[in-house]
Amino acid sequence: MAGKIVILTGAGLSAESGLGTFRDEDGLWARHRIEDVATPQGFARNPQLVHDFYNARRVQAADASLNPAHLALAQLQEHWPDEVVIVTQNVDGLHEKAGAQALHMHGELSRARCAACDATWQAPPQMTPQTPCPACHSPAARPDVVWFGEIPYHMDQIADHLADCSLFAAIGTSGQVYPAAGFVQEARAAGASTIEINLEITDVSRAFDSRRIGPASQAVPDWVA
Ligand SMILES: CC(C)NC(=O)[C@H](Cc1c[nH]c2ccccc12)NC(=O)[C@H](CCCC/N=C(/NCCC(=O)O)S[C@H]1O[C@H](COP(=O)(O)OP(=O)(O)OC[C@H]2O[C@@H](n3cnc4c(N)ncnc43)[C@H](O)[C@@H]2O)[C@@H](O)[C@H]1O)NC(=O)OCc1ccccc1
Repeated sequence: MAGKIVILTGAGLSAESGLGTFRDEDGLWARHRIEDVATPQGFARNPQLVHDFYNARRVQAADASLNPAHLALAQLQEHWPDEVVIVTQNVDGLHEKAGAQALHMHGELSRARCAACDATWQAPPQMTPQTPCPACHSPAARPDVVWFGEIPYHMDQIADHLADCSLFAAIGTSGQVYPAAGFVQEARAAGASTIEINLEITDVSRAFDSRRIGPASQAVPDWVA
């Protein structure tokens, strides 16, 4: 197979696993202000509020079950291990639970990071503003997720994969958060063909050559087959 397949996933991939998306009417952002729970400024203002937000999501994600879309992508990657690259905006561990490897550009709920010394470690289920860093022992633990205004992870690796991809797919993402929403343009610039898989048309649909409209649990296995 010539060239890489780069697959970008978003909250819609895990929606049928019971994990709320961000922008649906009862989504995460309907119940929480981004400024309060997903920015460094919000964390500085009220770390307990932010820990409560991520502690709840960490428990939910740990209890969430895989859906056929996670399994289909894991099988595709198992078949073409050197070609299939999964880049996820999701902080849940469902790709790994399905046996796949994914580049977590926005971090992982299962990891913690020290706001003082940048050490990272496996997050305990519940974190508080007193949770100590195992490296510098300062009470500066935060969820190891990328907040708004922070630089996403693995950007160089992702740019290399996009520059060398022949097929780019975006699954279950609304295309409203950058730089992820701009990856389709980078892939097109590299000559890749592009497909969007989503329940509905999104803000970036016109950037894609083709699309499959439907729930990921059906549309992804059909696309992979
Ligand atoms: C709001 C937006 C306008 N703001 C931004 O994009 C900002 C600012 C910005 C930067 N560049 C810009 C350019 C223009 C405008 C603004 C900006 N970006 C940043 O701050 C980023 C950091 C952004 C990361 C923030 N952290 C998250 N998450 C971690 C925490 C957490 O999870 O709590 S973002 C978070 O929200 C986003 C949610 O989007 P989706 O996953 O798409 O979910 P959503 O609910 O929106 O949509 C769900 C979709 O699924 C579909 N769906 C639902 N059910 C199903 C189903 N069953 N099947 C199929 N599809 C389904 C729905 O139809 C829908 O389309 C994800 O990225 C998710 O990770 N940092 C940065 O730019 O640094 C500099 C830089 C950049 C490049 C290189 C160097 C430096």
